[in-house]
Amino acid sequence: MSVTAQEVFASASAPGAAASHRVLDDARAKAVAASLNYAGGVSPKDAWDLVGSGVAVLVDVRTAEERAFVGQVPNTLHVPWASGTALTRNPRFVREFEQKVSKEQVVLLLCRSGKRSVLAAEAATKAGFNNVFNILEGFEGEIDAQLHRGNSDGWRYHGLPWVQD
Ligand SMILES: O=S(=O)([O-])[S-]
Repeated sequence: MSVTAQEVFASASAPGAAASHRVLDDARAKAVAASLNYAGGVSPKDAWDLVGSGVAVLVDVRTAEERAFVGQVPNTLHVPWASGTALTRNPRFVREFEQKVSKEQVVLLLCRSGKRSVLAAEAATKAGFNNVFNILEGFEGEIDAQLHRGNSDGWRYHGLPWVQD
């Protein structure tokens, strides 16, 4: 069964436009203060709210295999930043990104733990996309001392919707 953010928000109270814009404005202000080369970072929960209220689209930049076998947020776009287990850089990333989203859209990038998505956000921003945000913590979260992910952060840790093939 697949559930979209829009469906969830149709039956729940969607956050107002003002709240959505406050989240994005805060992220932009922090990005400026930290001299980031992209619009900023948002939490997984804020990302889900922004997608659900139609303010933003989510682009997963992980590999096709990660999406299929680890799991993915339902009904999201996919533009891999890299491919294979060696994470070989996708030389067509910007071209593929341009085909999926417009420069006017607010775009939220998701990867495993929030590092690849920063690189992707920087590349997209350099190509003229000024509304590209990183989803902090990523889908799986940061690796811990036991070499496990997902015990303290990440999309799945926060109990947000996801599906698996
Ligand atoms: O996707 S990643 O940030 O773990 S390299």
